[in-house]
Amino acid sequence: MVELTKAQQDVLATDGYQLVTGGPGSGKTTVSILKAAKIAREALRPEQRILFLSFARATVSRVLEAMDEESRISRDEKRRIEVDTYHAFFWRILKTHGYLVGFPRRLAILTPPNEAIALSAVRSGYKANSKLSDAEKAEKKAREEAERNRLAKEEGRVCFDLFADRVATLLHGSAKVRTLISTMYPFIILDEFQDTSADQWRVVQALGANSTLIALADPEQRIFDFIGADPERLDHFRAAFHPSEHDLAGDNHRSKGTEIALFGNDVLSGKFRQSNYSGIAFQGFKSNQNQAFASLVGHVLQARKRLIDSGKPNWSLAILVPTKKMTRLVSDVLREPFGQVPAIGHTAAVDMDGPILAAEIVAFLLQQGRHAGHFDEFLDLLCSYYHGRGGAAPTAGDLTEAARLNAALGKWNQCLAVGKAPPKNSVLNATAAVYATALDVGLTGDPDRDWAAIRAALEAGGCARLRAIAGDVRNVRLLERGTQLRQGLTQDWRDTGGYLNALAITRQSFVQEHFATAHKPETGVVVMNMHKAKGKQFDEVIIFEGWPRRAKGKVVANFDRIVRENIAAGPMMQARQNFRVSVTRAKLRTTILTPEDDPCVLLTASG
Ligand SMILES: Nc1ncnc2c1ncn2[C@@H]1O[C@H](COP(=O)(O)OP(=O)(O)OP(=O)(O)O)[C@@H](O)[C@H]1O
Repeated sequence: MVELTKAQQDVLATDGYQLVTGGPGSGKTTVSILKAAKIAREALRPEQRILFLSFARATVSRVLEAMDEESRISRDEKRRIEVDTYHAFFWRILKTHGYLVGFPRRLAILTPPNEAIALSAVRSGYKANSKLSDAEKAEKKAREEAERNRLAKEEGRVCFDLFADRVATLLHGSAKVRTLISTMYPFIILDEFQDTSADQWRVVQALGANSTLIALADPEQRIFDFIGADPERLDHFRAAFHPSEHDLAGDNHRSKGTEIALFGNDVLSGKFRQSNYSGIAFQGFKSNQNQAFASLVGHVLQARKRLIDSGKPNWSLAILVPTKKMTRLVSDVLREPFGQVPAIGHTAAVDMDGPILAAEIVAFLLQQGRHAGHFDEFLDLLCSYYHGRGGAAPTAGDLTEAARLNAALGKWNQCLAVGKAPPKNSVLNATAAVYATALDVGLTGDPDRDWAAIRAALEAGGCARLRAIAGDVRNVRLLERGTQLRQGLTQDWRDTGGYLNALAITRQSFVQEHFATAHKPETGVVVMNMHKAKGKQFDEVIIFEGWPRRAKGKVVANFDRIVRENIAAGPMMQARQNFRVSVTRAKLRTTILTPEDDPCVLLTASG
């Protein structure tokens, strides 16, 4: 049990609107849950709750875990603290009151991959974003917006992008709903307040009319500028609610006994006061694939050994990298390191759009339907995979591939319609052969085995597209982790003697998964994009970035760097903040791996 600092005690002792600020690991989360428990004890009526809102599910898990570990909070108090994401909270409001902003009564969530599919028709009419003029970009954005609105209003399919704006409009327009929510939640805690977007801020303004708000913020940890977080946001809060202010700034409890937090602050200012910082290790690596990854694997093995030897249960080691592509590359390397090094067990936080759509294909094959048009439905899913796997930025290659498959299917069906064999040179021949094999796989009623059997059929077949899909689906952990999909499939087998509803069950479980917050924070070795590390903590962190490619002594490409192309430009505040967030996730040690011939400019350039 931690002993609270004076500033933390002040937070507990003060009533009314509050703004609690402090650096990484200064104890904002810790004090806020104690505050919530105190409110539950002293200020709530029996039916009322405290709402704790956060941006990411990962943070929600961490808050829940912190509450579990805090012996000062009773069971009853815990029950009365609702920890949720903005998304999930907004969705609850829209489902009940969405008709007030013109939505139909029955609403469904349009998940990101399905949103990407729905918008691909609009997007396929444009070149890549980098090649568009400003006017074209604006036009594309407006058309996407119009389509999102149409899908919501006419079809009741609502994508996440609309949530905050519609909830804000709804709350500002309805005093009744505002009162309803504030009666239920007279106190609301807002985590990571510095990242609040303009639409979310409008929601907060409406909620704050009748509920007491407690905002937790670290102005220097603002990493969501690209979605419209505003540096002035804390001032907006001050002006609107005149909160009492509590600054936990100087304290650093996460990495006590190290100089990790000090180093984090120096990253921010660009002025390094020391040549060594305890808890921070630097290592340069040679700028080529083999040596770069060999260096990474070496450090991962050493760190893992240190943690295992320490005897700490549930240790965690995060490898943080600048891009999605690098997340995949590192994960591949750990799965199959070189030479005699055995695979390094890990989880990788990869983008889920592709894997989810790949899982839909496996689920569809599990249905083993044989009706007319079944192959067409299969190809429809395959095209959806290409339309959706790139998320908001589908590649031209993927869109072309989908169009090619569609055209080939047209020809294929024309032949069949007149009793002819499909064209011998059709791009669909290999696909159709593997499809037929998958339909003949003997199923057992054990969802794990059957899922794996279909995946194996795709992996072993002669169709490169389906092989890639089988690879992608490996990133989906639903069957291992959640019971939802497994239970659904088991029930389906019982009810129908097959998996006749596998596709619907799989889709449903992904929606549920999106809102599930019960997961434990990651343990073991995890690989993720630096952005995703926000709000988390690990025992050790390794930061690893890309390296320059040279031709005739000149740098010709410099991908996957912490700073774009590793070129110093201006004060680089956003990059510094991101880097500081990553560096300060560690409790014990952060190791920074950077190319020795072109080290990260944030470590060398002064701001
Ligand atoms: N007064 C304290 N004394 C000792 N340890 C503390 C104290 N307050 C918090 N801690 C511990 O320090 C660690 C970091 O605290 P916490 O997660 O509350 O910080 P935070 O400000 O929310 O961090 P971040 O903004 O980086 O996510 C936790 O492991 C917590 O248990």
